[in-house]
Amino acid sequence: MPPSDHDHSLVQLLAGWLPKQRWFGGKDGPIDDLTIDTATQLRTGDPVLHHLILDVHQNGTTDHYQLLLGTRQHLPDRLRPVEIGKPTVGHGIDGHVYDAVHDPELARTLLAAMADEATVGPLRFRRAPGAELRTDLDGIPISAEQSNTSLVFGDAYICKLFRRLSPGVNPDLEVNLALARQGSPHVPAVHGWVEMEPGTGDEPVTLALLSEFLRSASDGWQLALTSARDWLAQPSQPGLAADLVPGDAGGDFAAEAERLGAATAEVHRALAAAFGETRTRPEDVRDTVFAMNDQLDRVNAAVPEIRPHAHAIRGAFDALAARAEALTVQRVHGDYHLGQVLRTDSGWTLLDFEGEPARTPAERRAPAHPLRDVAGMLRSFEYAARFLIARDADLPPDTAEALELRARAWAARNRAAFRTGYAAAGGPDPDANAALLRAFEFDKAVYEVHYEARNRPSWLPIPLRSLAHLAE
Ligand SMILES: Nc1ncnc2c1ncn2[C@@H]1O[C@H](COP(=O)(O)OP(=O)(O)O)[C@@H](O)[C@H]1O
Ligand SMILES: O=P(O)(O)O[C@H]1O[C@H](CO)[C@@H](O[C@H]2O[C@H](CO)[C@@H](O)[C@H](O)[C@H]2O)[C@H](O)[C@H]1O
Repeated sequence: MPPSDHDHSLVQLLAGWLPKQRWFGGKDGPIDDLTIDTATQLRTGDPVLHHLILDVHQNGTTDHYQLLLGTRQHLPDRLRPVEIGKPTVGHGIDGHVYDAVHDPELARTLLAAMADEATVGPLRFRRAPGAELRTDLDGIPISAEQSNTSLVFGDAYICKLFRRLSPGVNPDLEVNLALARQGSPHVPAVHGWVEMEPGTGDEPVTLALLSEFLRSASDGWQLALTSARDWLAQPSQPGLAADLVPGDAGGDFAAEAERLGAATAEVHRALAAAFGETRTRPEDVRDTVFAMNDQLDRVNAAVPEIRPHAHAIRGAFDALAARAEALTVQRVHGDYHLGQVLRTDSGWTLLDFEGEPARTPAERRAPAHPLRDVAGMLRSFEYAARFLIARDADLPPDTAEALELRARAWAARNRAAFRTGYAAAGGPDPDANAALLRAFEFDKAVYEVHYEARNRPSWLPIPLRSLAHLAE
């Protein structure tokens, strides 16, 4: 429904704007219809801050998205790049409408409302027990590759606005609070949250989470990329059996990878203590494998590039099915990768316990084997190793082949270090559960192929290349 020259209703403008947003999850197909579910004014005057929940109808399903819109009668130049339009029919919202997360003056409203524990219309702003909130800080959106939108306030807080809303308490809030209660040192402190008043008998829907901002932390993905870049740039050493001697390359990441493995096992233990663990029946493995094959079928139909690898992938799933055994399952991270971990002065911190954005809320909460997370992180080492080379289609074949060998060596070294750290800290030994781990890795790679084809097509060669390697 793109807006025409004559029709500038707010709904039409939003329908044109939404699919261009990084966090919009419905890029697979057109928007069939869009309606405003709730509209709440969080700040009056000029500028005005509006909170909207949109019902987006696509392909027979309805998703709910949260927006913060600003309106001003005169738009300053600095906000022009984030203008959505000037609706002629605005459903009570008029003036220049823009994406309010880019307006620090409006973002402050959120902090003030959490400090006051305000209730505005159906929105409840909550302060974590014992938290003292500063309200004098401007909020600036971060420019991360994200499924949501996060605003950093000064260097004190980070507020994540969940974009596609799921019923009930968001697992990120739920798990962060639970791990804090366990005394885990591997999660940032929760300072507050925003929720939507529930209907009778329902749980409140979490809209935003305010956490401690870890100002001196480095992103695991960036750290790993720096190391991989150094490794790939090393001059080759003719005459040596191995192209590179481990540790000779600058910026070796293996010690960090090992510490990350240990932190992961510690968080898994804390999750098991907080949410419990259960033993599955041996035949339940078949359901897991069924779900893996089902995802593969769907991705196979949607992304033809995966088809050459389908046979090897099914082989790994069959090998798991053949070993029907009871598994101990528990709450896990669910979408674990290097972009979800931060290295602080005191160690690794884990973020974003929401699970994979495309899964249903029930799937995200479902207990799983902890090696699922291990597989996720192992895949991430594959990504970091190939990020600098896989997207460059112009590399001469010789160079591409030589770099692929280097990438493999970097990934192998860091994957091994991570597994060692994980097992040494008491996690189920990845090497003793090779069939399970391999099936989980393939399953994650299938998910990634679909994720990249939908969201970042230029990244698609990364999971495809590593699939080719995994399948060998
Ligand atoms: N507490 C924090 N301190 C510092 N940076 C953070 C914090 N939480 C998140 N970030 C940064 O924001 C990015 C996105 O956060 P994340 O929770 O993964 O959002 P999303 O669910 O949208 O992917 C992270 O990769 C990290 O760089
Ligand atoms: O962090 P999110 O919860 O939004 O997770 C989604 O996006 C991730 C990318 O931002 C995606 O992760 C994939 O790309 C990473 C590099 O950007 C890589 O390290 C991961 O291994 C790879 O899976 C994630 O799969 C997706 O759910």
